[in-house]
Amino acid sequence: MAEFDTKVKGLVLLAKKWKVMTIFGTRPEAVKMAPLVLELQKHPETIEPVVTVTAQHREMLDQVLETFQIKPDYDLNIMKDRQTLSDVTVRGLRGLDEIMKKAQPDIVLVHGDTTTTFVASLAAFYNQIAVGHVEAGLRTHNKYSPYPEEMNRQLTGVIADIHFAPTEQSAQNLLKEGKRKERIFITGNTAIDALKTTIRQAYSHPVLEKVGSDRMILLTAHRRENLGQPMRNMFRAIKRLTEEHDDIQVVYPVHMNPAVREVADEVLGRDPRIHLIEPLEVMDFHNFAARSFIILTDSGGVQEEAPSLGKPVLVLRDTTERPEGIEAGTLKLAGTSEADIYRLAKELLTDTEAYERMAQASNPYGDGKASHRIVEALYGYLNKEES
Ligand SMILES: CC(=O)N[C@H]1[C@@H](OP(=O)(O)OP(=O)(O)OC[C@H]2O[C@@H](n3ccc(=O)[nH]c3=O)[C@H](O)[C@@H]2O)O[C@H](CO)[C@@H](O)[C@@H]1O
Repeated sequence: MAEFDTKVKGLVLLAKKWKVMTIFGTRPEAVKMAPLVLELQKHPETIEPVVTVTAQHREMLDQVLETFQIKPDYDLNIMKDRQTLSDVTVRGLRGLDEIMKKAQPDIVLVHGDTTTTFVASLAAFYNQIAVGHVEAGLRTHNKYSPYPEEMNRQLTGVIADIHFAPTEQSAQNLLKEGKRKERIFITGNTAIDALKTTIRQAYSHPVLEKVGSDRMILLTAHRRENLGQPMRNMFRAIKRLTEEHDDIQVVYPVHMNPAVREVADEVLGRDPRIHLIEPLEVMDFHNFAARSFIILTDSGGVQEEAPSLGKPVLVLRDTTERPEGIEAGTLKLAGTSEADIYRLAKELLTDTEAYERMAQASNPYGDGKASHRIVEALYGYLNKEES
């Protein structure tokens, strides 16, 4: 009798098609979820992928959707000018709750640490839907840095049923918090999956033509906790370096946040060797990064991408949740003081050995097959839950 039951259940399992809803809202989540959405679409007989975007960022999200040709099934379009975190939380939670009631997915997949990540997990919990967390287990253990991301990732970790950790260290962080070992999978970072599809051998862009044979410093800076004086310090250091070296040019795709734009214009505007440009489409950004000399950034994703391109990165923050890159020697924490950023960048511009050490360090963020591993682990989890 028992055997018969199992067989019947087995038949049901074969026929089951899992509704898997990915939810994201910002550019960095989209870049790293796009390869996973494309991977989920490869299994139409067993997976029904549903894509929901909150559009916490509008233009920058749409750029990524277009690059990867992803059409969302649901679009909350919650972005408003000068939105607060509470605005995003309230609008996101209400909208996602309605979508989940209507679509009734078997599992929701969220990414990283944005406010969308947290509210999507909470909405799923309220609807008793399982949550899978992609890029799980990153921690600074400082709840205000990065703000609000560290809190978002910790809260999401509490709600999630299955954790896709990009590295061994992130998996260890989850174990230390008491998450069950059999629910943690080390997959590598999907950022590398995305890079594999965007880098072109032959590539040109009008801004790169202006840079010509000069060495390019690629800059990105936008973190909330860096707004104001820290950002002014970073920009002053960069301005000083450009004044002292006539063979470098700076390319800065300026984030859409008006508070970032004001300081960038004030300190870096009006210098012909500093190019303040609109945010680049992800394909362009990756190809700029591949052609840069060094990268200065407070971004999380860029810290993961640069090592596989062999580019030294100075991290414009006091902490990072990506210690693997520091240990591998490809990233250095430069902080946000003008003197430190100037000193470390100057070293890379003038000391070939120091430069080569960083450029040749190994990439700890994976082999570009993270999405495939996530889908495999997902099948294992869903089938086990069903049986
Ligand atoms: C410090 C931190 O906590 N950062 C988090 C933040 O994103 P993060 O700090 O990575 O956010 P960014 O806005 O810097 O986005 C980075 C991504 O945008 C791309 N890019 C950058 C500039 C540009 O002009 N065009 C462009 O396409 C980069 O290639 C990269 O893939 O949310 C992500 C998603 O939850 C998390 O993975 C990160 O951990």
